[in-house]
Amino acid sequence: MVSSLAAPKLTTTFSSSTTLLFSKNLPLSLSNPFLSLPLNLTSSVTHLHCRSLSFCHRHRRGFVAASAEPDNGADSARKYDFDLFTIGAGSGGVRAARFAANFGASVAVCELPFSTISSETGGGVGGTCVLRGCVPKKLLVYASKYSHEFDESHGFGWKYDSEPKNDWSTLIANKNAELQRLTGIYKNILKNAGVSLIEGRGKIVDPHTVDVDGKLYSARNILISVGGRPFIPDIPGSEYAIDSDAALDLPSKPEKIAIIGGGYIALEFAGIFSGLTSEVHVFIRQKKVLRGFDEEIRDFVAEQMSVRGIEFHTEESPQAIIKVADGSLSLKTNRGTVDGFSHIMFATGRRPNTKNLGLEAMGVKLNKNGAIEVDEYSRTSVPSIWAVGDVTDRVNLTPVALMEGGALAKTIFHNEPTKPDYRAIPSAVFSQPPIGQVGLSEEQAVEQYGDVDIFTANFRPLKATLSGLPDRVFMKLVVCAKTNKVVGLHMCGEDSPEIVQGFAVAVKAGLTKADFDATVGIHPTAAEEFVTMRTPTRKIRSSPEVCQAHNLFFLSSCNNVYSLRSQLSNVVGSLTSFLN
Ligand SMILES: NC(=O)C1=CN([C@@H]2O[C@H](COP(=O)(O)OP(=O)(O)OC[C@H]3O[C@@H](n4cnc5c(N)ncnc54)[C@H](OP(=O)(O)O)[C@@H]3O)[C@@H](O)[C@H]2O)C=CC1
Ligand SMILES: N[C@@H](CCC(=O)N[C@@H](CSSC[C@H](NC(=O)CC[C@H](N)C(=O)O)C(=O)NCC(=O)O)C(=O)NCC(=O)O)C(=O)O
Repeated sequence: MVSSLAAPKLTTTFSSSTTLLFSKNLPLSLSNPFLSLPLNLTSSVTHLHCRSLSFCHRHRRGFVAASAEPDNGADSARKYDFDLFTIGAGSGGVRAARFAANFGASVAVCELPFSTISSETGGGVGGTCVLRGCVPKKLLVYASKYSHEFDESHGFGWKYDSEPKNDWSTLIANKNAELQRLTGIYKNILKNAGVSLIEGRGKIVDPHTVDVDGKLYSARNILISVGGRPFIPDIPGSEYAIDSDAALDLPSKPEKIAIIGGGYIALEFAGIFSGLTSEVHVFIRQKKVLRGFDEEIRDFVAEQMSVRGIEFHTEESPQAIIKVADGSLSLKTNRGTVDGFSHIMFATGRRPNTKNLGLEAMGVKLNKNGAIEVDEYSRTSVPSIWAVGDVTDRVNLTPVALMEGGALAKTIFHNEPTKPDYRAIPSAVFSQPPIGQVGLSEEQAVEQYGDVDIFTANFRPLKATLSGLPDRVFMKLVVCAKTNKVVGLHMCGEDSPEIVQGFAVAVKAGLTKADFDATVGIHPTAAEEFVTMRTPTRKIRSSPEVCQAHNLFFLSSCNNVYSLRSQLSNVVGSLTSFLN
């Protein structure tokens, strides 16, 4: 099915004498490996002369089309429908499409009709983040945080005549109305950028042609930005389980839920359902949650979530789900069976959505997980085909997909080959309490730099003094001993994603611990701890010289010293924090 916004059949020729004039007078740039003309200059000239949108569009297409051809297999004599055809209108696709259009390219995006659950036939403009991920998840996090706030409020003198209750159907209806509003906004963002939106399922049929439900569109460049889908391991009874798409749109709130997995999604949904007063059990196959995160953060968040009533089942792998006659579900693991669940949710990762796109036939290389292999500029093994976002399984975060999409538009249509920069990407887990982090974990820093100073604060926040709740906050700076640069910053506690976003600028800029120390704190905040950590909790030294310089015990390797000292300093640190 092709929507009323189906792509217009446009011709692609050099159109304006003004553009030609300027183009002729400008030196050819050979710096762009992908293009032959200095599009940035010609584009800006074109914008100066745009008087109406339709004129702009006609005007833009000529030179972009003519210059994007050289090494992507496009035929310079051929007229293509679009300079860029994007399959998938999620974060990466929308960003690349609208930025490309702003640079003067003629662009189309195809996307499936709106659905809260992703499938072969349902998707929606906005993609995972807006419709089935970050946004609805955060709305549910907001909803679920109230119960903790009600608990806190008693110590501040609040009294309620009756226990506050959450009405799940109101919450879900309001959330869905917001998703409808946002998908509408995203359609308008595309429309206002001059991007043609085509509703339907795109499939690549040759390196320059996309088939959308039987209608063919030619393009100089094709972008795949179709994201990923939740992955559920194939165990007996898995058909009774739900994934995160379904968990965001349940007809009723779970009474007792098992969440399998210990990653971002598992912890965020554990917090959501626990806050909304469901009984929550999290099953992780390892000893700890959040593989890859800083070890102390892993321990701290699990401890705090347990204090709030979530039960963690560690080193338990799911083996089968059994539906019982009373309608409840039992989860069988390697350690036994837990009964009585109303819902069992898998949060066991997501897989790139690369099936039925025609990729194998086209020779687009996929890795062993089914992700599209791309070079540093997001180009696939087929020169005219590009890919950004979760479908490439690089760093699966919306802001990273946005960065990749923006970089791609610059690379192809702005004469500015741009590699996404993956250094010091901050991220958050919206668990309760939430985590914010940027840069290296302590373990990664020790591996990379050897000699590292660790500063930590583990304290009872001011709010907890009156609320009386056992909430604590943990904060950590990882400092390279040689350069004094802060190479890692971690926090678990209220507002940590908001706080860490600001500090991420400092870490990305390579600021030193001395710069942090020279910054005046904002009092009283939790954030001020990051600029008032005066004494290292421990100094980790891997080289004997540095060890001696720091007047430690004489040993040929400092690792033993490290472990002894770190254990001692952990004890001292905890005692100090406790006394504070
Ligand atoms: N706030 C944010 O920025 C958010 C980001 N995301 C992104 O979405 C992606 C998907 O998130 P998520 O689903 O949490 O994936 P993650 O990869 O973060 O976590 C998956 C979890 O499932 C476990 N697991 C995997 N397979 C099995 C299995 N067969 N049996 C039992 N356990 C299993 C993993 O264990 P093990 O560690 O042993 O492999 C791990 O604990 C992530 O890449 C993340 O970047 C998602 C939500 C929020
Ligand atoms: N920081 C805000 C975030 C809210 C927000 O960004 N809302 C988005 C929707 S969801 S977020 C969806 C995501 N947008 C973003 O990530 C915003 C990116 C940042 N502002 C930037 O420009 O880089 C995305 O897919 N972007 C594609 C693109 O920008 O090309 C929006 O468009 N709101 C409009 C409105 O409500 O009226 C908050 O928490 O309140």
